[in-house]
Amino acid sequence: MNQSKEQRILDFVLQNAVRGDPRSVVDAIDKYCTQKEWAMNVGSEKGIILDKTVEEVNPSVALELGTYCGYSAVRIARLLKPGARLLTVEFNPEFAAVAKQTIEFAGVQDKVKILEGPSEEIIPQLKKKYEVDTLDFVFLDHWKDRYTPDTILIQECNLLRKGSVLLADNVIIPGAPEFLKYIRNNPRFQCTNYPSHLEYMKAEDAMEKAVFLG
Ligand SMILES: O=C(NC/C=C/[C@H]1O[C@@H](Sc2ccncc2)[C@H](O)[C@@H]1O)c1cc([N+](=O)[O-])cc(O)c1O
Ligand SMILES: [Mg+2]
Repeated sequence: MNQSKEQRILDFVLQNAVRGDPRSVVDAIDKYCTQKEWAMNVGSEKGIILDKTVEEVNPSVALELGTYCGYSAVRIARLLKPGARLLTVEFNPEFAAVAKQTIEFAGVQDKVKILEGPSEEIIPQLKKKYEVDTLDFVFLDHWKDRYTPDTILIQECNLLRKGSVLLADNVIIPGAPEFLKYIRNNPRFQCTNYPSHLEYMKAEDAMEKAVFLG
């Protein structure tokens, strides 16, 4: 049975990155996806915006929607303070299996928990099953038509506190127009747009940051 692209990315990491070195894992994935096969990782340019936002928030509890190969999970986890944790939601078992190995190779597995299943099922379980009080940081990078319903669901589950930060990838390509309309017209969020480029390409993309005002 021939390998998937995600398996080829993982193999490249295992052969080219340094075990226990998250930066080398991130760089290996970026190198592979630049030189060999494009893949939908947030990438190095938007990754810097992600890094800066995570450092600014310095979250104790972070949530990621859309793990994929684990690239952004490694980027986020490497910046977390001792005792802080990242919960990342992935519903495709094959992607989750690749991400698990990527995260373990990077040595950040103690900070990351992969929650397998669709976000709409997982989010309502966060408080009771995963012992979350509130989320300090949420990275949205899953199906773009899920950004709005999941943002609403997160609020309905009382998972945000004054100052919680949402960061959404791809608000230009593939685009999340409905989400932008929702979040920018919602008086409970203070929004900032960060223009950038689509990972590994010249096309323009952007990230949107939304701070919950309580
Ligand atoms: O489509 C994109 N991302 C969708 C990501 C989806 C990821 O999240 C789950 S879906 C899920 C996970 C959890 N709960 C429910 C659904 C999928 O299994 C995948 O791992 C995308 C596309 C482009 N592009 O240029 O085409 C660029 C990007 O940066 C992108 O993020
Ligand atoms: Mg993306």
